Amino acid sequence: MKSVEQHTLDLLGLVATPEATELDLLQAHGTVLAEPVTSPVSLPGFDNSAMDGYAVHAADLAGATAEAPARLPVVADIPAGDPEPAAIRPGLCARIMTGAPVPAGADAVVPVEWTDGGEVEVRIDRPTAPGSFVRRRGEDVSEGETVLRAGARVGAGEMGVLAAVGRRTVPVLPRPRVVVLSTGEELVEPGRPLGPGQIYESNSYMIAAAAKEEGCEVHRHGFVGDDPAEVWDTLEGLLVRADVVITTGGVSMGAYDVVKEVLTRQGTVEFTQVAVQPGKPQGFGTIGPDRTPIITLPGNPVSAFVSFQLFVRPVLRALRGLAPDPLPSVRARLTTPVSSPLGRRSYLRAVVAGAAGPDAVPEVSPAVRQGSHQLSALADANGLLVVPEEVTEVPAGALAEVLLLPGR
Ligand SMILES: Nc1nc2c(c(=O)[nH]1)N[C@H]1C(S)=C(S)[C@@H](COP(=O)(O)OP(=O)(O)OC[C@H]3O[C@@H](n4cnc5c(N)ncnc54)[C@H](O)[C@@H]3O)O[C@H]1N2
Ligand code: MOO
Ligand SMILES: [Mg+2]
Repeated sequence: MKSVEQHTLDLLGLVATPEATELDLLQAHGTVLAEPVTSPVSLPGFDNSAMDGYAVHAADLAGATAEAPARLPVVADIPAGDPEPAAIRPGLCARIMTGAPVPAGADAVVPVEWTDGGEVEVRIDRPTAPGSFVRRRGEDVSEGETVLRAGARVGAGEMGVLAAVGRRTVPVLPRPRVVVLSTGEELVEPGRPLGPGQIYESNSYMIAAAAKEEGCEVHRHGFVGDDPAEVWDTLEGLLVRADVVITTGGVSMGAYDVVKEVLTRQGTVEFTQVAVQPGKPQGFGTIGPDRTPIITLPGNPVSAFVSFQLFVRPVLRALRGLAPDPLPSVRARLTTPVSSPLGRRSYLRAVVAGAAGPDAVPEVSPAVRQGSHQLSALADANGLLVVPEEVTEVPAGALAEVLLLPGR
């Protein structure tokens, strides 16, 4: 059987260098920058007030005290957005609001709390220093400065920076378009009545959600039955929508394992067994005239979920222009013993609970129901407990590696 590492590397071999495109600022959220972004403006763009108060000449306040306050005539009122406030001569001052341009002549701002709030004449009860409460032009970003590097993920903070430097469109690597298709004659759409031998289709919903959580644009096609012609026609019809196709089901040894049957005939998809539990039967390759990458996950729901996290997630990250890193992991202490088949690396759904204190080790509790058909524990799990290939029993109290599931 193939190792988890080798299979991950083989899948990454499917990824071509993503092509950059220019997207509107709002649509760029969650994508990765294709080029560095430089600022065409300085931030702040002009010297402006950090406080609601009075723009003054600092020298006019020398020696001011509560008993002998400085008294200055207020000659102007400067709100934020004032295009060109008149210059302030020595001995005078202007009322000024936060973000308003500091007028020529003035060299400091005094917060209103240090004054009597006068509108015709103001009393100021303490001295100040030049530059006080003035936000200088360019002190955050200077014109021409690089504000975001190529490869940066556009999150909320980056959105703020892009808008603040006036970008309307951004050069990014677009979200990969992922098509999800499940197979199985027994499947029924949730919400419909179930017949004998039938089950609700859950894989396509689960995998579509997981791909969305990885920043992809997902087309969930739903499912098709176990008819080879129907499977092939459906796949062909979906290719125009896909940078990558993910199927679930029909890849094991069964007589009706239709994905394997159909794609083996095409000769461009390889089916293999990976030394992992769950998720042993796997397939990957390309289909169609544009050699669209396809990853065929096993049908057991937990197998599909775990294979997505181990094998598909790095591919989607690479397609987005991110490093194809595996899930982050922690070392945690097992609360109950676990067992695992020899020769396969097990990934057990588990709950990791935070450690108290700086030296405390987190605890990990594996779910009781670990069958690859037993979905229920997916609902609470925030981690996948790893049991190495050569280990069959791990006692309670032992330290183990736990992969942290995204978004939990
Ligand atoms: N003789 C052998 N049988 C099996 C082997 C094996 O090595 N030898 N491997 C087992 C393992 S491990 C797995 S994993 C599964 C993989 O099965 P397939 O990929 O062929 O998937 P199906 O046969 O279509 O379905 C398996 C199972 O999952 C349910 N299923 C499928 N699709 C969905 C869906 N969209 N939503 C919900 N549930 C789904 C399906 O009803 C079956 O119960 O093969 C083992 N067998
Ligand atoms: O490898 Mo299968 O994924 O156990 O159920
Ligand atoms: Mg099967």
